[in-house]
Amino acid sequence: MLEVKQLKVEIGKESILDNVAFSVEKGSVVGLIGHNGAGKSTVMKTIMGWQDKKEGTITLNQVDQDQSFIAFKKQLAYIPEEPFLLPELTTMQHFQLYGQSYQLDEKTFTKRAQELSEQFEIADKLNEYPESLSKGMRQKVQTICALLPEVPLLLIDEPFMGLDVHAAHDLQEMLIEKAQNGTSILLTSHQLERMEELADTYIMLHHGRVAEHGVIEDFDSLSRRGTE
Ligand SMILES: Nc1ncnc2c1ncn2[C@@H]1O[C@H](COP(=O)(O)OP(=O)(O)OP(=O)(O)O)[C@@H](O)[C@H]1O
Repeated sequence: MLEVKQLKVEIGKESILDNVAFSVEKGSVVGLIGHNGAGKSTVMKTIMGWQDKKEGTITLNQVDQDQSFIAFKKQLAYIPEEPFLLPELTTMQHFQLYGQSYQLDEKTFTKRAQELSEQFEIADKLNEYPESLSKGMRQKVQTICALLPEVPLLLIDEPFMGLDVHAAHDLQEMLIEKAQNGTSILLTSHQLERMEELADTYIMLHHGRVAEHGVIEDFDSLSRRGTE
């Protein structure tokens, strides 16, 4: 599904990612693990096309990021670590923006926007602007935007940060259900217990390189090293 090969990223003269390679199969959840600054968000941003790569290829269902960027991009959605909302748009207007950019038909859009707003308990905030929302609520708006289009691949950076226990639990259940229905998920989290519950396999980055990878069951002894 997602194939990342020989990925190299430099920012200025600094090497940020070097020879990173991995794949994500259909319906699987892959945990991207590593200490602060290991390069996890950079992997996500590079897949999104927000960060240029120096070398390497990224393909999604055989669509190459460099050759057909729009077709590539339509297949994925990203939940960044920090909510990235526009101050001049209300919650509903953010949903509409995403619905339009993924070309959702109106009926599907209305149904999904309503369902997700209720699931995330922000149905009473649809006409609010980001500045009047709490951080957790902004995170929920961002999360809903990414969940609206039902794309084959979700990239999720620290999905549980800022969410209360109840919302984090609901999101975890939702992601498990999505994966069971065939959505592939690449996620980062420093909450290693959640990662162990959610992921099928892990990739551990260390100073911008893949240090280890394997099935999540083999992850135990890595937990300490991963967060050091
Ligand atoms: N815009 C930038 N300019 C310069 N250096 C950057 C930039 N963005 C990231 N870096 C550097 O790239 C490296 C990887 O950062 P990245 O955000 O990918 O790490 P991370 O694994 O997601 O960390 P965290 O767990 O803290 O979120 C770090 O050394 C960081 O300082």
